[in-house]
Amino acid sequence: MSLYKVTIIGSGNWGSVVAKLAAVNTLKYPSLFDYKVYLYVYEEIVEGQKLSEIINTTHVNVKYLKGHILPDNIVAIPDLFKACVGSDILVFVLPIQFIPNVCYQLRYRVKKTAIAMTMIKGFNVEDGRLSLISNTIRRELNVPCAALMGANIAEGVIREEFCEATIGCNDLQHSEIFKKLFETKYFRIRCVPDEETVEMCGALKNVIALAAGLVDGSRAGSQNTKATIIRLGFVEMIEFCKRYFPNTRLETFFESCAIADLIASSYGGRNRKVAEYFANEPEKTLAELEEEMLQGQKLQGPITAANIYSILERESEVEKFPIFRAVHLTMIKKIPVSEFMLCVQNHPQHSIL
Ligand SMILES: NC(=O)c1ccc[n+]([C@@H]2O[C@H](COP(=O)([O-])OP(=O)(O)OC[C@H]3O[C@@H](n4cnc5c(N)ncnc54)[C@H](O)[C@@H]3O)[C@@H](O)[C@H]2O)c1
Ligand SMILES: O=P(O)(O)OC[C@H](O)CO
Repeated sequence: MSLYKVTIIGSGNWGSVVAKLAAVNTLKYPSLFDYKVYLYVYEEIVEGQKLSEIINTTHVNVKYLKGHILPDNIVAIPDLFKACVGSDILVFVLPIQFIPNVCYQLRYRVKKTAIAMTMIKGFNVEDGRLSLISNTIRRELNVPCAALMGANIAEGVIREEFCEATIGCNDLQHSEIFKKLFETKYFRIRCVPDEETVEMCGALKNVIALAAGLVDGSRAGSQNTKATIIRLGFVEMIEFCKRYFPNTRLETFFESCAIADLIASSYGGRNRKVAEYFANEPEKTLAELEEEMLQGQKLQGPITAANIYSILERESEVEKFPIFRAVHLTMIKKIPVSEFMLCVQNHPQHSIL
């Protein structure tokens, strides 16, 4: 049997960590994987040098993951097609903003037998309807696509702190391959046959993390308030999944991709952090704060909040999801941060006896 060739598409904060996980395991399973892990790097000049060359010579992603040495079997490639040609496993770890263009470039150009995975936390709206990133990948590349999501803040995983992740994959054989590719003793994986819910949870929790940041920044309440927002947000995540994916399995919400990621992100993620500052800096736009605070890394929560709002508005369902609604309207400055809490105090949950 020929060895699986692996390409990681995206070399940002998480993409770099994921490349490390894969590079450790391709060495661990030499009869299964080609030991080299190919990393597509969107080329940038950093202090006069090409980022791909810096990664290949120093093994440090100086722009997106400073201070951590990556395994030297990672090969950075700035040409998307060259990075993916002949690959058997394609792992998409780019900010959602760039996925349409990347998929378009790869159209009809990947191995027919390849399998894909998305680690992107977001979804798109196409013709007014919700469209999963995995669907875009399946449609454009004509390959199956699973999802890996979890309470996985990149800084903790690169330091090898213990955590879990969830693979949503309806094909048992593919699940086994993906688990071997990413699992380590500090990064434990559970596989569930509920691809859509796993992917949706990764997207939706970012909106609740923004809400948590708004509570922190506006000092609208204590830990009690924040815990309440997280709980109500969790309920909205479940209701939203049930509405748009009727086959969603309730047990998936107890996996790392849902409850654990919601907690991790509401305390430690970038969406929370930027929303906290946003609440305190009324004269600055979200884009300015994102650039200043993240220096090239991208927020996924505001795009998802806007997408959720447009879907719900089209179906006159906005009022049933007060946190999703209030986050979007606050982040686009349609309502002042001071009104955020008022919007969520009248939650449908409280009209149930
Ligand atoms: N960072 C985390 O802790 C973390 C953890 C789990 C999942 N995720 C998810 O993984 C996905 C990727 O996040 P990340 O943290 O790796 O990225 P990031 O936020 O660090 O974003 C930077 C990435 O965008 C790329 N980029 C910039 N301009 C580009 C362009 N014009 N075309 C193509 N690429 C371009 C950069 O090369 C880099 O790979 C997101 O959906 C995120 O939610 C992130
Ligand atoms: O830093 P955030 O808010 O993009 O969240 C990062 C990850 O999704 C946490 O699992």
